[in-house]
Amino acid sequence: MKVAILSGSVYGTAEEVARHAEGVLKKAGLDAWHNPRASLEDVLAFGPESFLVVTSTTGMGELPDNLQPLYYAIRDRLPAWHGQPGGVIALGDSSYGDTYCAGGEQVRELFAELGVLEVLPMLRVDASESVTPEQDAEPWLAEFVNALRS
Ligand SMILES: Cc1cc2nc3c(=O)[nH]c(=O)nc-3n(C[C@H](O)[C@H](O)[C@H](O)COP(=O)(O)O)c2cc1C
Repeated sequence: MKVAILSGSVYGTAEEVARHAEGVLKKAGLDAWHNPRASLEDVLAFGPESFLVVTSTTGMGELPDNLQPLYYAIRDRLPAWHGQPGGVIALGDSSYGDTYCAGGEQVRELFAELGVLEVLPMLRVDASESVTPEQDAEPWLAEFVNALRS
């Protein structure tokens, strides 16, 4: 199964988690592909059968600048990904209150518009609690792998 991993990051933490996830998925035998600077054309050329989006939140609940162009390109073009499985890992900080992991929520809304099916509830990684986000994502990633295989 081809899994496109898309990431949005300001300081690099979400990108590290995405890179780690690529390794975990590949080890599990999935054809995972992560390009932190992917354009929509790059993603379409890969021919994804499923999606993992790893994104932090910045500003007052916004997506990082390096994910926004791809996000809006997908929203404008609405590629035919209906029915394909997906999952979201959201990095945030619960001290931001109402906008906690709002970037991840925006990705969930996009999945809903596209008809991409969330196979697991979104994972929230709280910077107030987690000092090892890559490792903390591993149990969720193991479930994600199982969900993609079933
Ligand atoms: C200027 C700034 C604004 C932020 N705004 C939010 C926010 O609105 N909601 C949230 O959950 N986290 C917010 N965060 C926390 C980051 O999302 C969190 O620290 C994350 O782990 C950073 O990941 P990154 O290194 O991939 O950017 C903010 C952090 C900074 C520095």
